[in-house]
Amino acid sequence: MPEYSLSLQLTSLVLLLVFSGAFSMTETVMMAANRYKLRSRAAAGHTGARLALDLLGKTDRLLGVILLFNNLVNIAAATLSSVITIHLFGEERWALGAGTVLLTFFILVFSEITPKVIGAHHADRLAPIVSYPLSFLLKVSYFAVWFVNLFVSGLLHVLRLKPVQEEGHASLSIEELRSMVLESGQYIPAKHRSILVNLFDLENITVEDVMTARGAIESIDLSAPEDEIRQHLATSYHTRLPVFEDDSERVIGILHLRRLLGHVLDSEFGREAIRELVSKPYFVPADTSIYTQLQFFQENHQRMALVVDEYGELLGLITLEDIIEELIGKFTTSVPDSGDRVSWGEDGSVLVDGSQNLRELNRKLGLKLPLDGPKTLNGLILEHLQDIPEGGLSIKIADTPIEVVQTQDRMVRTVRLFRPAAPGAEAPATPGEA
Ligand SMILES: Nc1ncnc2c1ncn2[C@@H]1O[C@H](COP(=O)(O)OP(=O)(O)OP(=O)(O)O)[C@@H](O)[C@H]1O
Ligand SMILES: [Mg+2]
Repeated sequence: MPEYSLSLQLTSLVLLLVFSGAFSMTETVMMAANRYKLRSRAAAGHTGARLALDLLGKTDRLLGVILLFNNLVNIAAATLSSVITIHLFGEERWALGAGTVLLTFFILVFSEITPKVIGAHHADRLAPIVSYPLSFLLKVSYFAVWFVNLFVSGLLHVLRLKPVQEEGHASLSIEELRSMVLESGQYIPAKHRSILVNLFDLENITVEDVMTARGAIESIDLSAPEDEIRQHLATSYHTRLPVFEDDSERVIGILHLRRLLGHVLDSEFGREAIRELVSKPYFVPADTSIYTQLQFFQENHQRMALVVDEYGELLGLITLEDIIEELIGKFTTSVPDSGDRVSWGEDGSVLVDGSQNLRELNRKLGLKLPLDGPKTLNGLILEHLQDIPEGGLSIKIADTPIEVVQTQDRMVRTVRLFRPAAPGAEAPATPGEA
């Protein structure tokens, strides 16, 4: 046999291995490509990405065409390698065996593993590129692929298996979305990431969780002397104040300080003016999710709502700002003494107001006070004791030593919290404990 025919055969074998590698890589690229990235690029007008999405929409055809050609070149390579072996060494058994082992090695290294590793690493970049030749191959081999898939779907049917459905890939649960956001790495800045994650949580947080508790509400009591009311209005920190009548149980309306201004200027100001100025209070049930509340505020053109329990009893108030803070963190415009700077003192204790919100306390002090019951520290202590405590009493809730410092009007006003002992560490001396 002439020399050039051997070199032609060897060159063809190398070419077949290269093609085989290309198909292996393509298979991994298409399977590993991120559909969401492709979708966003396709939406931005990228033709390759759109082709890739089209191909991924028909997984059976896609795999069919890739595997058809991959197997075609692999088998051709095997046949050619036998021809070359016989050419070089005659029909010796050992030579045919050695040729098979050698070819297997080459296919694994150059046509399977290496191309697949490369494909997996650059899947997102390569998918739109390989989609051009793939779409072409799919067109020219349409009938062959269809014919092969006829048998595939027949077999799947016999085995009672369902072919892959595109829909299953397309929809994401909130949990999957959350982990995608958390793992987005450098693609999404950390601040945006935390906003997105918080957004998923809005459904699970109720207005009661984030409201300003009743004990901390700044309000106007119309039964107070007018001087006192005037003084109160002049020093009010807040813009919208609930107005109470007599028994301080019934809110007659919300006073917006800006609306008061006109009256103050024409000095026609007194109880009656306030009564005329208040707007109708807007009530919401305590178990409304803050996501729903956000929509309510929007629909009702409101910024503040009074939170009530199932008996209509006032529990607290919530404003738009309270909800937005859950998304993007605290604003610096909140009341200076609202406990924003709560932190452990040097002696490992801290004085806090009984009206403090448990969620916030847990967050600021790293505590684990239970959140499934009452929302405020006062509520928690009263529930724990089933009684109105005396000042000086000490209890322990969720490993946190708590000392009631001052009670007033059947409420726990001031409380001293002690830092819980770290697990395993020696318990620090706490009041009421030997
Ligand atoms: N009358 C009030 N008494 C107690 N807390 C209030 C009162 N009004 C608002 N808050 C609380 O103050 C925080 C800031 O809310 P927001 O900014 O809506 O009120 P504001 O500062 O009084 O009004 P604005 O910012 O429109 O002037 C929120 O945590 C809210 O619950
Ligand atoms: Mg404000």
